Amino acid sequence: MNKLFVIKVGGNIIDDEAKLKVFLTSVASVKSHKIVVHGGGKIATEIGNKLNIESKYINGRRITDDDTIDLVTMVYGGLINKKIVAQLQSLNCNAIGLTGADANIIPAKKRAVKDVDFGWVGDIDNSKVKSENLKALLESNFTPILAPLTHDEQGHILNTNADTIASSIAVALSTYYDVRLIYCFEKKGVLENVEDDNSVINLINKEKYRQLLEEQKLFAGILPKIDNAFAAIDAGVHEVLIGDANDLIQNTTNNTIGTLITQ
Ligand SMILES: Nc1ncnc2c1ncn2[C@@H]1O[C@H](COP(=O)(O)OP(=O)(O)O)[C@@H](O)[C@H]1O
Ligand SMILES: CC(=O)N[C@@H](CCC(=O)OP(=O)(O)O)C(=O)O
Repeated sequence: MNKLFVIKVGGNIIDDEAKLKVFLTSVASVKSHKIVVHGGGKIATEIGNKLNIESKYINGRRITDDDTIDLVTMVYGGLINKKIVAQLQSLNCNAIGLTGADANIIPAKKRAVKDVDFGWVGDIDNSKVKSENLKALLESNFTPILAPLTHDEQGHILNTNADTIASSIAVALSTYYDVRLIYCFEKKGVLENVEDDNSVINLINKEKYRQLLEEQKLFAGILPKIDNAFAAIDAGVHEVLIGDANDLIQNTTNNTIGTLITQ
């Protein structure tokens, strides 16, 4: 099986011009097949503030009302996606920018209202992901750049967390490729002490995860990231790494740095 890197990058890197440049230069230098999934929640919040669209999150998911879905469609599917594509093109990487609606890559279901109405938020059934369409692009030597948007097959765009999209894509493409999923962010990995970059935990299995939760060493965005990492591993993805966007090149070799997630 050929190697495929599914690389997720979040808002803290995208929002920093210098860090984004370093990251995209690394992406362009990866010789194997690769897909980039980007977030950008932080930027949507900043632009929303300027437009008087308030951002509300519950359990790490944005409440996405009518104005908000228009906002995130513009920011994720337009501004961020196309900036990344243009920069990769300047680095001789043949990037093609997509949402989950393009080529029907990620059909999703609008989240049912239980205690909370999340609005236009989409949940993915991994078996419905059109991995064969992504494979066709990869085999034509395109590098797909995916925005965190899906669709409901009834004409509506849905907002879906970028870590979840990366996990679902990695699972779906594991049928065809030996997949390494890499979550890139601004820290050296999952840390024993979030203030200390020298406290990287090299390996997290479910036992260690339970222990870290008990010790209350994990909070905020790292929690759904680790949950998505385990979901990928449990569904057959070969390797999942959480590491620094600056260390991407090294993390596409066997000599990885950061945190490896195992069963
Ligand atoms: N133990 C930990 N190790 C690393 N990061 C942690 C830890 N606990 C909490 N975090 C927080 O999780 C954040 C990463 O999640 P998030 O901001 O959602 O990233 P992204 O936007 O890149 O997906 C870090 O910036 C950090 O503040
Ligand atoms: C439903 C939901 O919460 N979607 C996310 C999608 C963006 C994202 O995941 O961005 P980061 O990776 O930068 O956090 C949001 O709108 O914030």
